[in-house]
Amino acid sequence: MAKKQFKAESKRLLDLMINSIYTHKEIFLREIISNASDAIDKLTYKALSEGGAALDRSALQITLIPDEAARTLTVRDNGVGMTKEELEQNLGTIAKSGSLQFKKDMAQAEGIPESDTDIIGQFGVGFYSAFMVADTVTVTSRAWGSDEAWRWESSGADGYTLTSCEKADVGTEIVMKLKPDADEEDYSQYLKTYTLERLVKKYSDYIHYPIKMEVEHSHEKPRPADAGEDYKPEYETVREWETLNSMVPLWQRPKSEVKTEEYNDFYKEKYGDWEDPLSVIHVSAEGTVEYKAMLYLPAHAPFDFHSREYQKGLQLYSSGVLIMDKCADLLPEHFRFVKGVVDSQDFSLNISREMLQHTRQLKVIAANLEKKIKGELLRLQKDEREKYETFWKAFGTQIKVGVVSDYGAHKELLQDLLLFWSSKEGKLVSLAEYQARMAEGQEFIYYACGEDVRKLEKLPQAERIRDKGYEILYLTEEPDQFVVDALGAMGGKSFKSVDSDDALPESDEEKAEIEKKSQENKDVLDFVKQTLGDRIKEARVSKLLKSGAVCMTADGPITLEMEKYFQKVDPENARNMKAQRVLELNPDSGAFAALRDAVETDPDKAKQYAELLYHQALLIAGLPLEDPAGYTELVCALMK
Ligand SMILES: Nc1ncnc2c1ncn2[C@@H]1O[C@H](COP(=O)(O)OP(=O)(O)OP(=O)(O)O)[C@@H](O)[C@H]1O
Repeated sequence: MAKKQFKAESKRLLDLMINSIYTHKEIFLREIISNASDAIDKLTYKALSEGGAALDRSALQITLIPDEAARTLTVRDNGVGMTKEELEQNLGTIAKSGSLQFKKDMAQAEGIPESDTDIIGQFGVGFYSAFMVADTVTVTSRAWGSDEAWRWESSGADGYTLTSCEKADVGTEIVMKLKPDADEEDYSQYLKTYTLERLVKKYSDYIHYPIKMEVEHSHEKPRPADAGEDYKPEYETVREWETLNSMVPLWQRPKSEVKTEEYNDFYKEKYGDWEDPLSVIHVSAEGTVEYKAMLYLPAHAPFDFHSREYQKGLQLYSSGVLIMDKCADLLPEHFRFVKGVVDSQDFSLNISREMLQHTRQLKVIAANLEKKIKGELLRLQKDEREKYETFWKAFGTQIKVGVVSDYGAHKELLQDLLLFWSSKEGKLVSLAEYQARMAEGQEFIYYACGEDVRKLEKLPQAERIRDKGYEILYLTEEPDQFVVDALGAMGGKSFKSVDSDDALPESDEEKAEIEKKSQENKDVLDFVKQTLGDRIKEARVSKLLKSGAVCMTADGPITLEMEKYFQKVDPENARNMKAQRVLELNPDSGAFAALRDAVETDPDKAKQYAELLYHQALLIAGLPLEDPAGYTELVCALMK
């Protein structure tokens, strides 16, 4: 039988396993059992959703069979099984969820040293971990709904064989032929029932199907009726099937009895993450709808989070039976990063997906969970700021998008979770923190939009506001402008861009002063407008600038930041989404004096100056120059 070759990355992982010097090889059992449990979950799920013969739930189980003579450990399940194609696909290639490249990339991104043993240590490595302890692995499987059975066998990285075989029942059997003992490694221990019992208790206790093994027990023989005074009890050894795990899922246990480590191990195992979650929300709700929920806030976005492949949702169980793998209706879009399970006996096992969506219970649970998630996030924000900032870095954009989406329907809920960079504190602050610090007489919540904090700190139009001692929020992400627009106001104070005309209240004298300067410089302003034509709506004397000579602002509903955003996401149609630009000039600046002189004495030069100031304003605003080469020529010409 010709050997088939593994796909390249599978071969690498396999090599890693075979040559592993990793000290926790025992985790292979956890991985194999976890796959078996998933397979039974899938079967119950399929039986529910696809109908067919009724499933005998009481028979669902995982069996361990150690055989010291043959030196094999067998793990058997009566789960969904695999077809020939699935055997090839799933075991010949690394499953998508466990892509080695991804794990490596993330390891590098997170600065985790990328030595092979570390990779094994950090991640759930799945099926191939069997090769840490076994020379040969044989998988015999019959898929649900199929009469055929297939055997997949491999003795290592040189390939695998796939042959047709007989198997009476649906499910999978994995036979691991253990490696010979070596000085540093005792593989025979995995044939001992007490080691296996210990490992199941340690890693797989919560698996909600029985993990059974035949165990030897010593029993006292019945006392014979004629036993005399000097009778000594006699013992016999009997072999009995025993369930090794308590089967109580973690979420069914009281919170006080679950250790953080258990929560974290469950998370990492179940969701294939190498990093502990930031937080666990364990809910046991009683009342109109009774349910248990265990939700996790991940510390980083999964690799496919921003792709179409990512599906939000929580696993939904009814009395320990999985009825839906990713129940999207349990999580609002803005909390789509949350992972976890919900278990409620209020759902019928046979409920269809469509029916489920409309049940009142589901809506009640979803609404409660939304509150719990928000509550936990606020708690982190208040008590564990570092963790919250980690969360914010990973999922802040999601929250911002949540504020803006559905016409701002969720803004009340989400606004407390927002963080923005503070000009005063030099760090991220919440809006509540900003408001608590607002100065006497400060009417607005000030913000400035731009590419990055360093540039915003130098923004000429922010100078006057900073001088007043007012804090400015620096908004550097794409959705930010839309977020403040959607919020409009908070706690009775509206948001105000530092480059708004009315950013600072003016006294009558100040108003009169600006009016006077505008009149005095009317000819210069008209000249600039004429020179720049349609590129600007107006040239005006600035109320915003203090020491700077020029800046660009916008009139009308579209701000410069919005223009930039549209340009980026939809350049085709962005032409219609242009802000009406206003060139603001500071008549007290040296540059303006030079312009004024030139208007009077050398109009050609004045035109060049007007162009120069316009381009500078574009640069400061982070807007693209329409004609960079022309601008460079202009600067060179003026230097002559
Ligand atoms: N006992 C089993 N019954 C049915 N299918 C199985 C069984 N064991 C493994 N598989 C299939 O093989 C695939 C690969 O398993 P593997 O453990 O390598 O990866 P995974 O479980 O998908 O991901 P990870 O372990 O990284 O979370 C599984 O996704 C599953 O489809």
